[in-house]
Amino acid sequence: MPHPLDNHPILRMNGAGNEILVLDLRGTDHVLAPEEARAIAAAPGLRFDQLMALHDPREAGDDAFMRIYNIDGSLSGACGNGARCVAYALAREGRERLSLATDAGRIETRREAETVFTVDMGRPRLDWRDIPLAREADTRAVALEPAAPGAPAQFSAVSMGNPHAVFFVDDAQAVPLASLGRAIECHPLFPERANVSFAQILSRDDILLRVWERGTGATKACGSAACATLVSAARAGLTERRARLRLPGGDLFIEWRADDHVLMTGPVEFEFETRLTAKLFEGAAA
Ligand SMILES: N[C@H](CCC[C@H](N)C(=O)O)C(=O)O
Repeated sequence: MPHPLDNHPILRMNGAGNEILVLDLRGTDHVLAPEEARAIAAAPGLRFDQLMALHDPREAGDDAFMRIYNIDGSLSGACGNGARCVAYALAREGRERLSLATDAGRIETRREAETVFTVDMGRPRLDWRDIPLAREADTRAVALEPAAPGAPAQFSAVSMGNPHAVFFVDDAQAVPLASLGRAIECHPLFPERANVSFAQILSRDDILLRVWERGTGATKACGSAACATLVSAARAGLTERRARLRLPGGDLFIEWRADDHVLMTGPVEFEFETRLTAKLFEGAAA
């Protein structure tokens, strides 16, 4: 039985080093199953942090509906670096501005330069129910209880359409990211797990950031985490409402505008285009 994605093109890109695949499923009615996303991730050279699947728009005015998959096949409601990669991919169709719908809301992108894009990530969700957290809390300072060995005692919680736990630390590069990140991602406080950020304030407009992503692990950059970190830092009075976020893969510039929208500006890079094969999906349970 031929697979519907046999010989289907797929783009490999990155947003500040965040490894992104863009799979354009517009004009088809195929919805990628989690096991199919995992099968693609296992294919040589196709490992990704997130896979952005584009579908026909559901509402007038939208350019596409977007589904966002982590490498473990789980879905996310937001992916800032991935949205910039989608914007770059669709700019080849002559579109300099995009409206992309996701399950968590709508994001708008615009081109700033050949390989620089800005994404309006929408408003941060700051109520504990919207993160979500398992118990009522002031999201500016949530006690990590039960404590995780070696983890700071409290964090800031923000959703950008996906859950983020932001810890402010003295030395972000000294944090044991894998052990702490894995423990906190699956902490009982997070019914839907969480992306975990360790942020070091360098000045009132400069932050060093390391991220352990839900469903993917340590990545070179995470756009929605950069947004969540800036919002958390500004709420705590540690920074202004705009700052440079320094990540291993590159810098992202985040602004939390007076109208409550969070804007992220950063680079994109096109790596290669290839085609999927039916063989790649053999063994992915139907
Ligand atoms: N790397 C993405 C975030 C992916 C979030 C995903 N790990 C989740 O489950 O929420 C970004 O640039 O925003």
